[in-house]
Amino acid sequence: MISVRNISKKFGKLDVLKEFNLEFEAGKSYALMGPNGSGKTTLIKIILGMVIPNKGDVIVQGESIKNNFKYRSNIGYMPQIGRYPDNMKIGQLFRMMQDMRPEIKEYDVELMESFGLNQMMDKPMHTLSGGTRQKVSAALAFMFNADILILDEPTAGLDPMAVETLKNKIKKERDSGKLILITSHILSELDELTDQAIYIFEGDIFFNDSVAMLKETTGEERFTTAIARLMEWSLKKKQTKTELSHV
Ligand SMILES: Nc1ncnc2c1ncn2[C@@H]1O[C@H](COP(=O)(O)OP(=O)(O)OP(=O)(O)O)[C@@H](O)[C@H]1O
Repeated sequence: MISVRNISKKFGKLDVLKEFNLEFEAGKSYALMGPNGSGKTTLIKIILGMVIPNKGDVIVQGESIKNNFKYRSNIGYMPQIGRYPDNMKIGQLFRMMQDMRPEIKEYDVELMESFGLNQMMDKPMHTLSGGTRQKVSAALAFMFNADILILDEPTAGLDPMAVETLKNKIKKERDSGKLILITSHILSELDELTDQAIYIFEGDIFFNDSVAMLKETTGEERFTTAIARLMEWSLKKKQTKTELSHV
């Protein structure tokens, strides 16, 4: 459904992504993990066409994203920080987004309703709490029934009940055949949601395999401990490289 082919991205001298090759399939959920600044958001933004790579291409549903903007209508995106016009009311924002997609006649309002946003349509965006803004972003990402959902730190700032609601929605959409790509630092949450774990470290893909293989490789039964093991290994590898470079 999405092929990331030989993608490299530099910011100045910093090699953020070095020749990345990844395949994302329908009906599966992928957790994109790695330390702060490891390039998760950059990769997501490249897939969304918001950052242009130095090298490589991304193929979404059979088409290259180069000089192509139509593919975006099949991706629901929840940004890490949603930025919206301050004075716009929630209801106006939803209507504006719907007006921008006139080809879509049926909306998925399940999250909007479960989060109670339909009860606060007259609230201006600048008066909303951080968590409520996150709920608006989540409701918008799912509203257009896109085949692909890209969620950047989706549960950050949400209360436990909202987290459960969002997790159930993610599982439901994945099971109905959608492709889900999530980044999060909250590993316990990813545990239930992830089919495939991708761990990025210092510009490279350090691990990319099924959760079963992750557990087998690390010898750890719990997802969170298995990821902690990967982190340890990646840091050790770096230390060894540094030591060797001084020999
Ligand atoms: N527009 C930009 N200009 C310069 N450097 C950038 C830009 N965007 C990102 N970077 C740098 O690229 C690196 C990767 O950033 P990115 O936001 O992709 O990381 P991340 O893995 O999503 O981090 P986090 O876990 O903190 O969200 C960081 O060092 C960041 O400072």
